[in-house]
Amino acid sequence: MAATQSPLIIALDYPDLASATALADALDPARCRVKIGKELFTRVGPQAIEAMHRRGFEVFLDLKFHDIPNTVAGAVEAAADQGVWMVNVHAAGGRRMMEASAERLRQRGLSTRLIAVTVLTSMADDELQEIGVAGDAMSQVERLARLTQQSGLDGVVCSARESERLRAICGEGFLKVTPGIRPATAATGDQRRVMTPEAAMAAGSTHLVIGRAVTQAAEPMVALAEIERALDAG
Ligand SMILES: O=c1ccn([C@@H]2O[C@H](COP(=O)(O)O)[C@@H](O)[C@H]2O)c(=O)[nH]1
Repeated sequence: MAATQSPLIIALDYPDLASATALADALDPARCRVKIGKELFTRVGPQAIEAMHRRGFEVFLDLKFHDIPNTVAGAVEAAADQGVWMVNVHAAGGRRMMEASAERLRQRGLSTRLIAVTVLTSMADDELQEIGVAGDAMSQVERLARLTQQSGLDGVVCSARESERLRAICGEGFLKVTPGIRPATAATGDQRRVMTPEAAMAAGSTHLVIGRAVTQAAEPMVALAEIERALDAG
């Protein structure tokens, strides 16, 4: 598997392997990574990972584990044993859960990147209040990013709106993987904290997760080429 320098991660949010491989066959593993999330993995299982590895892609397994420390550490280890490039947990699972997961990878000498979801990009301040979070999204992301870094993980999932702040407090090397990426003309859909690809990179995102703006486009490869052009110009 060739490591790519591209920040792009294409979210393969499909209900079957045929649809996912059809898009993957049009993509170039030298120009992006792919993300396998809950829908595809629940329907297809590890075969989806194997199919992407056979095509030369590095895979982000986005299952957002959130459970007791022993259970999550085991799940993270299982993901890493399948050779994925990146896997994630929910930072809200807490310090001991994150430390146990990071420690498990270290003990086994596994190089899979481990990151934690701070606040879902579909949520804004009003929804956070509803679930009992007193502050705004920015302060909650900041709190969980600090905890994630102290727990020994490689980075976080956040929105690009928080990337600049996290670059300042957690440093350049701490990964800022940002979904909620929308070219100016794309529909926002269920996402609330969005940013354009070029603005996200300028703000300090290290990786951009792009799903429907490409996968649901009339011509996915044209949509992707436009995003790449915007990034090159930026
Ligand atoms: O906070 C988060 C964490 C994960 N995601 C995932 O990223 C993609 C985004 O897809 P779009 O179609 O570009 O909106 C999707 O797989 C989510 O599960 C997220 O959006 N926000």
